[in-house]
Amino acid sequence: MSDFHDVAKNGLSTAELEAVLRRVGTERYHNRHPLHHRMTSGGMSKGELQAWALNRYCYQAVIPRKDAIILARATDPAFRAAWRKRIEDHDGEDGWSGGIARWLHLATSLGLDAEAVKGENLALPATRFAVGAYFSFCANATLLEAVASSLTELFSPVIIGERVPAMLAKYEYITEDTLAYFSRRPEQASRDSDFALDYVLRHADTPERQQAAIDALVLKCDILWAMLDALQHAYQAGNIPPGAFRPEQES
Ligand SMILES: O=C(O)c1cc(C(=O)O)c2c(n1)C(=O)C(=O)c1cc(C(=O)O)[nH]c1-2
Repeated sequence: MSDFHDVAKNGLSTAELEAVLRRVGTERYHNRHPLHHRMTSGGMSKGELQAWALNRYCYQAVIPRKDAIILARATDPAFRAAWRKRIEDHDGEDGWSGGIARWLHLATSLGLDAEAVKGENLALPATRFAVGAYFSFCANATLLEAVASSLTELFSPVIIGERVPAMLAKYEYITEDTLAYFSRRPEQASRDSDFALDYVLRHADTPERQQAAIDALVLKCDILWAMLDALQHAYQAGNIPPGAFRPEQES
């Protein structure tokens, strides 16, 4: 395991910076989390999968909001024209024909009530804190850091490629329709992460900015990791916080 602290102190070439950013994903992305492995090995109960979908809705819901903050902070019209596609992907034409609606479909296909999911108040406290941290980071860090924090999307096609076939194979109540959300994501994520990576490599032009970009990506991996830690603690180890979603029955 690498220590990413101070890795850019002597300055990195563009190729070296890209290699470090990709190494962050190899070592710290949430496809290394034990919950992901349990999910793909078929070991999660339906209640746990419901909890995952319900909590992850909070993340989905904040994404177009953090992208709108990034949009507002960008002074370059060409940057804004590219970045606004992310909001369109999630909100669709009318708010409910994009990725958020498709995530809601995933959650309701698992048996959850749409209003309960949309309300977000049954999510774990740690989920809400993690999602809030992502939003605040994008609002308060530099634009370069906010863009760099989106670079986990470089790795999301990998986790989606692991998750979708395994879920279809291991859980008899999960169908392609349940997981329709994921069918568009790899293509969208590649388009978005190519753009974001190019931006980061061009704008991280001092050792300090390079380190800031690397730290932002590490922080984002930590946010995704913390969300899975919280789910595991609550629903595998049985420490559901008061007020949080409780599965009706284990199967
Ligand atoms: O399925 C996943 O594990 C996963 C991970 C991530 C990510 O790495 O942040 C995103 C998504 N999905 C996703 O669907 C998505 O729209 C998305 C947007 C962003 C972002 O930070 O802007 N990450 C992700």
